[in-house]
Amino acid sequence: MTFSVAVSGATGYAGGEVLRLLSQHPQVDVTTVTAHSSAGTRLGELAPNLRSLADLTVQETSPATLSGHDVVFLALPHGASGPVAAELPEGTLVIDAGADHRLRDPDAWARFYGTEHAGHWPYGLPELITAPFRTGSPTKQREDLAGVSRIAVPGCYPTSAQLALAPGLAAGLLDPEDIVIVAASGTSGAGKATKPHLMASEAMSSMSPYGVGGVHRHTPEMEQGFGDASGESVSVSFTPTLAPMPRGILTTATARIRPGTSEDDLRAAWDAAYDSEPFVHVLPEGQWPTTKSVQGSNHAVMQLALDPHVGRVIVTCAIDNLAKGTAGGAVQSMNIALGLPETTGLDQEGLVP
Ligand SMILES: NC(=O)C1=CN([C@@H]2O[C@H](COP(=O)(O)OP(=O)(O)OC[C@H]3O[C@@H](n4cnc5c(N)ncnc54)[C@H](OP(=O)(O)O)[C@@H]3O)[C@@H](O)[C@H]2O)C=CC1
Ligand SMILES: CC(=O)N[C@@H](CCC(=O)OP(=O)(O)O)C(=O)O
Repeated sequence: MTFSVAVSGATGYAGGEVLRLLSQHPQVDVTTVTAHSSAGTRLGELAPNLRSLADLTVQETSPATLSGHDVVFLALPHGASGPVAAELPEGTLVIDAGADHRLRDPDAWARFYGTEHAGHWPYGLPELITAPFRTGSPTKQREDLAGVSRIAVPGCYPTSAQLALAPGLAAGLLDPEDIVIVAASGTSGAGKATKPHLMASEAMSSMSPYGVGGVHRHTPEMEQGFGDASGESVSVSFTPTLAPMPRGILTTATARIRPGTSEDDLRAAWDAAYDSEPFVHVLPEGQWPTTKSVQGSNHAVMQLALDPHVGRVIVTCAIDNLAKGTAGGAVQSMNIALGLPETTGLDQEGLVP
């Protein structure tokens, strides 16, 4: 069976990556691409890498142009997907790469986004542990994705941070009120629109922090996932930084360990969480993640260590912000919702060097 697909925000970085992955998906036919200022242009003129889709003409984004497809991907600026999604048929699988439907708490949405909350959809991070082990039945997020018709794709930083620490939180090995996340992202994370701090002369050969002091909008998203995994109240200190590379995120996540926790306990929890996962990997001991190794692929790689001097676990996790951090996770979640094998169309290896 082949599913007809429309992709909105098709001329942006996130939409473009969705199209790159879907062009290699054996059970998908992309028939419609939409955007805004570039409507009317042949896709091949704007995205010369997408050769198989070059003859599609970009249409204006509206419920009318997106209706009539089995699957619709929304890769629009924050706040733009809520109103469009509300007009799409119930039976269409709608996958939102933006933030509009990620948060359950309307107050957190209002605090960090300052607009009306569009609602909460099943969260598209299949490997995320969603209940503490002490409840006797640890669950993963993929169980909430089978057969659904709406999916909220996680933010790129929350993807790497939540994958990095959820196993230890679910196992009750970490103090959920003492979590520190510092992450470096490639510049594509900010989208394609020209911004002064992203000009080559500013961003290349330099690293810089931003959103410092608990103000970045991904903080409540991480706290939501960590809260589900631990079953306890959570507080996260998150500091993002911009790195001089086009793609990739390297997240360093640390948390205080509970007394009596050994490095073996930690390693056993992470291995149990990810041993059978096709896209999330704890590297062999002594090997540390690099962003290059996952560039263009849907894989997340991580390594952990116990720092006994301060009683903290240190986990580093690398993903491609546009692949596992957005489009790869979106396609993986689509596969689950449609009842396809989860890895369909996602067998790209990392592009090295
Ligand atoms: N970049 C990343 O790493 C990640 C991005 N995301 C999310 O994906 C979404 C898109 O981000 P990204 O691709 O980076 O952004 P870009 O700026 O690269 O692209 C934005 C896209 O949206 C279109 N667009 C802009 N304004 C409107 C509008 N008013 N109505 C309809 N379409 C519009 C643009 O069309 P046109 O060019 O024709 O004007 C373009 O196709 C955002 O919500 C972002 O948060 C999520 C995870 C990671
Ligand atoms: C480098 C950079 O600017 N990154 C973006 C995150 C991109 C992303 O995942 O976020 P959303 O889908 O939530 O927009 C930022 O910090 O705003």
